[in-house]
Amino acid sequence: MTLNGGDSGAGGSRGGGRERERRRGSTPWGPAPPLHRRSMPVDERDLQAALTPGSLAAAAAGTGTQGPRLDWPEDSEDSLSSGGSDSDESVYKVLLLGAPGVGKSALARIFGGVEDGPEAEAAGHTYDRSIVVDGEEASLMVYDIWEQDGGRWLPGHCMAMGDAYVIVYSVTDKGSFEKASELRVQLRRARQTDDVPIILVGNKSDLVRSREVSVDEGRACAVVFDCKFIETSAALHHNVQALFEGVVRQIRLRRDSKEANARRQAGTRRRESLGKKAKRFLGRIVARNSRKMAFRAKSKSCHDLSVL
Ligand SMILES: Nc1nc2c(ncn2[C@@H]2O[C@H](COP(=O)(O)OP(=O)(O)OP(=O)(O)O)[C@@H](O)[C@H]2O)c(=O)[nH]1
Repeated sequence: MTLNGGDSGAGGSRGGGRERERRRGSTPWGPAPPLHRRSMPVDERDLQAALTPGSLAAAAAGTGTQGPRLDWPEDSEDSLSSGGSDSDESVYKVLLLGAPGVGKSALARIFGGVEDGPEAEAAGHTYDRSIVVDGEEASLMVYDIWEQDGGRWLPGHCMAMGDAYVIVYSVTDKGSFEKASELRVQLRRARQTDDVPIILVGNKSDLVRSREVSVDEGRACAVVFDCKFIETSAALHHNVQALFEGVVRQIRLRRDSKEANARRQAGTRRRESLGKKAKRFLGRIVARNSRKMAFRAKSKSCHDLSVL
């Protein structure tokens, strides 16, 4: 498949020449802007390894696997580049989900710094890259494998392996928006006990005239389904960087709050008096009563990817 998928290009080579669904609201992808090459496609064997039952269990346990280490040029200043320290050794697996034609591959390729053309064809469906967010380096493995290669990657695997999920719809395609809600429900079922970050992405925001889903609808959906929300335009490279930085922040926020909770619980258990227990009990009741307020606060913050 090529990013220049107009009507004729939409039936590109990816997926062994399978019939491509008709693209809605797509415009030909313009000449790729100059990109610093920071990523390389991940070898098929790495992908297979990531999908083995052992690694799935590890993913479910939130441990992540170590991806190949890449060498980055040192001249870059943008956060979608590296050259930072080796401090963070974990690789976060990020899965792109969504209906066909919404721009998953386009977003993944921008992340991977893979330009259109033969390089894109060779890139496969997985991109490994280190990015610096808030002064700290993070390695992401972005998987664009949802319903690819004739369903070779089982939905169950995809739902189990991610450290974070990006559910993409096209703002020009109401059907893809409905599909995004379905996927959110499926994901909730598959990962009931895990607090994995999920970001709802309304892509193709550049196609103003053919918009079928408003920003407010997207935001409301994110509030109802308890996830973050952002609109992007892969065509204009708008908000793509903010999206992937947001993914990293959401993963870190959960990690930090989990660690803080564990510390707090360990301390509390050691020296909790009866009075404190009663206080905690009352606190829970108050929390229940203020659910409405929390909902309101959420609707204000769902587009802020730097807070929980
Ligand atoms: N105007 C516009 N077109 C876009 C944008 N993102 C993707 N496209 C176009 O939409 C079409 C589909 O994009 P893909 O990235 O292949 O979508 P996909 O979700 O990976 O599709 P599948 O591989 O079928 O699942 C291509 O023609 C892209 O050039 C965008 O932000 N704006």
